[in-house]
Amino acid sequence: MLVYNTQDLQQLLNLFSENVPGFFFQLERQPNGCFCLRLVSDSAAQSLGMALTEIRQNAALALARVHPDDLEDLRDTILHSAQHLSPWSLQFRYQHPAGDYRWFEGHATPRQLSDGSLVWHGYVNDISTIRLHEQALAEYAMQHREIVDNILDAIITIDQGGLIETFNNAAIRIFGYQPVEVIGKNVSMLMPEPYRSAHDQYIDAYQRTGEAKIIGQSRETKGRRKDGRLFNMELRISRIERVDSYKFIGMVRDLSERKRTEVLIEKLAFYDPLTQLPNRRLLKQRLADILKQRQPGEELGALLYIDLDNFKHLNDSLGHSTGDQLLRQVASRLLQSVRQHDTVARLGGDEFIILLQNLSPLKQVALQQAELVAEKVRSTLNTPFTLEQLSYVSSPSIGITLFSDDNHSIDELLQQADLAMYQAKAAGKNSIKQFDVSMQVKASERTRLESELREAINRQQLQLYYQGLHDAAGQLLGAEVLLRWFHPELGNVSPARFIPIAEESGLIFEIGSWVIEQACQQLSRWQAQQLVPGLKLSINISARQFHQDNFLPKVMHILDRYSVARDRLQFELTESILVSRVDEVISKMQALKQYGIAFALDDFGTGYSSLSYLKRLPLEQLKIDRSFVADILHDPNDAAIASTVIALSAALGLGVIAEGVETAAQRDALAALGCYHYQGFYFSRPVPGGDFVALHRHTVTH
Ligand SMILES: Nc1nc2c(ncn2[C@@H]2O[C@H](COP(=O)(O)O[C@H]3[C@@H](O)[C@H](n4cnc5c(=O)[nH]c(N)nc54)O[C@@H]3COP(=O)(O)O)[C@@H](O)[C@H]2O)c(=O)[nH]1
Repeated sequence: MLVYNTQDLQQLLNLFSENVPGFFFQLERQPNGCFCLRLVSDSAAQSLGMALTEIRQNAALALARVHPDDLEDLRDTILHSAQHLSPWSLQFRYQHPAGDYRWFEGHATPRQLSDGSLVWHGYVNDISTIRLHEQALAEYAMQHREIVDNILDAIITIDQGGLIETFNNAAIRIFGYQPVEVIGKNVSMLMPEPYRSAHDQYIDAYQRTGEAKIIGQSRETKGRRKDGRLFNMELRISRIERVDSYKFIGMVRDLSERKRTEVLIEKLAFYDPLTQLPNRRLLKQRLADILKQRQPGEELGALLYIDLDNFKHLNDSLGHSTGDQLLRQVASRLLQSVRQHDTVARLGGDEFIILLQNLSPLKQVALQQAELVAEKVRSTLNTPFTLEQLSYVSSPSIGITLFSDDNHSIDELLQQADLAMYQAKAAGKNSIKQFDVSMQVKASERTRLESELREAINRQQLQLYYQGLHDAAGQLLGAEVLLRWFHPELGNVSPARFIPIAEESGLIFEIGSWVIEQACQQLSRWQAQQLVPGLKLSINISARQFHQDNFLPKVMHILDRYSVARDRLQFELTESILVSRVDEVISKMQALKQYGIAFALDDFGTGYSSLSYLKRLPLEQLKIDRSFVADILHDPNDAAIASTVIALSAALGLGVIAEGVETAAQRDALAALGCYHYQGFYFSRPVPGGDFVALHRHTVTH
């Protein structure tokens, strides 16, 4: 047996403590209750940051550095150890003289000596780094818990046998079960058949073969909620290794909302929200599919382009919601007019397309079949609709084009049907027209005219002509301003041809302003030169031009600019202006009349003026259309119409003038009916401004 003296013991202690962290100590409680450190290994100096002599002489110095919150614990622990002669062990903070607190862990075992004193043998270890790691780990675990509890996806851990171990908040929300209802049960309870069996087979196969077909892969499957409802979910399973086993983590994403959104997006992208019919995109897609799949010699198909007549008028007069009602009812009637595999689509506005399939392979027969459907559509749309408890009669213009495998692109086919529909409109509406190539030629011509008309003002191809307005004695009362387009290749293009194009394309705004400006300039020149004093100018104003919002200020601006006496101007409007927004038209006319501008209603009798409107319009004059004058001598109907217009003018206190008077006999017939003002080749032809003065200098009425 080795016997050591204190010095030897100290050396031995130092030898040990060189090889272990921390320091050893021997603490004694003397019978008088005082504590003293009898032995302490040299490494204490470094741990405690104090000189060894200091530590050995006065252990209380080291004790004073223990964190105040831990000091009492330390004392209680040692006292308890002394009382029960049991080992103590405690973690506490110690303020190192460097300033920072370090975590120490102390362990000691007491021994009662024969003199009544107590001796503890133990060691103290600096566990600051371990505490830091523990703290980081705790924080990480807390963070992890937070994520798992708050993540939108369900996280379910299952053991090797497929039994549920954990079930996070999202899993509770998605599946509707509380953890107590599922933990320890097989995860397959969360899946319906046949997905449940498939899942079980996957897991089974994985356990047998280790083939990771489902591990780490996302797949779409179906889940079942507690209330039995099924839903689409995305499932991803990962494997987590344990010491002697493994477990699975299933991540479940509820796809119900995404699926709903996908359906909605699909609806928005491919269907018209108002009528729920396929939109232009889906129609084109279906047409493309049909054309791709069609074999030569197979049945033909057809496109029916349907446009509602006067829909704009309905919208303007009864409002958009009434217009929407009509469109919905039209959609449902169209659907009832076709077979299951045909498509009814809405292109927008009041334009619909019917795509007919499986018609006869024989062109003539296919055409007849398409026409039959078109007739059916016309008839169903002619049947009155009930809108806001009112009966409304509508009519369609329908264009038909056949398609086969051979020829055209989808856009070309739609354009063909569109052209045919336009021809149906031009043919007086409520009609059906088949596409033929001449329509294409006309359309190209129209496109060419439109693009050249755009340049006509700049290229100085437009010119104003003036045609006299006369009394029975041939005296000049005024002149009508008539626009001419002298095209370098096409020659003199009639306004009857280009004005409608200008109206449709919106060019009429620029051209119409140009006409008013040029006419006012001419009138002010004549006024200044006293050439045709007192002459009144009649200017044609198209409906679209008159409806333009800034028409009134624009006119005022031009009149001011050329200082034209306003009572020298008359605007000729056609009956088409009364098709929509009549109240607005009347108030605009009244405003212009206040400024001295007079109004005549042109081409009277050819349109559809309501007599009740006529009474309300601030008019000066009606113009009998030249079509009635042309045959006034031979056609009693024309004579009767002319007579009625003349009588109507008298009854309403309006002037009346007949246009297109080419012979003295026509003039006399009109005079016999009571019309004494005339315009026509019999009196004078339209001529340029310069010639007009020379022609009429001697026939002016002052
Ligand atoms: N919005 C605008 N419309 C305009 C303008 N300039 C003309 N027009 C309209 O174009 C239509 C055709 O006009 P035009 O070819 O000029 O024919 C006019 C006369 O030339 C023709 N006329 C005159 N007398 C006779 C005749 O004895 N016989 C006969 N066959 N034709 C004759 O009549 C036309 C005048 O018509 P109206 O305007 O209805 O009085 C025509 O509708 C013009 O209105 C313009 O600047 N803006």
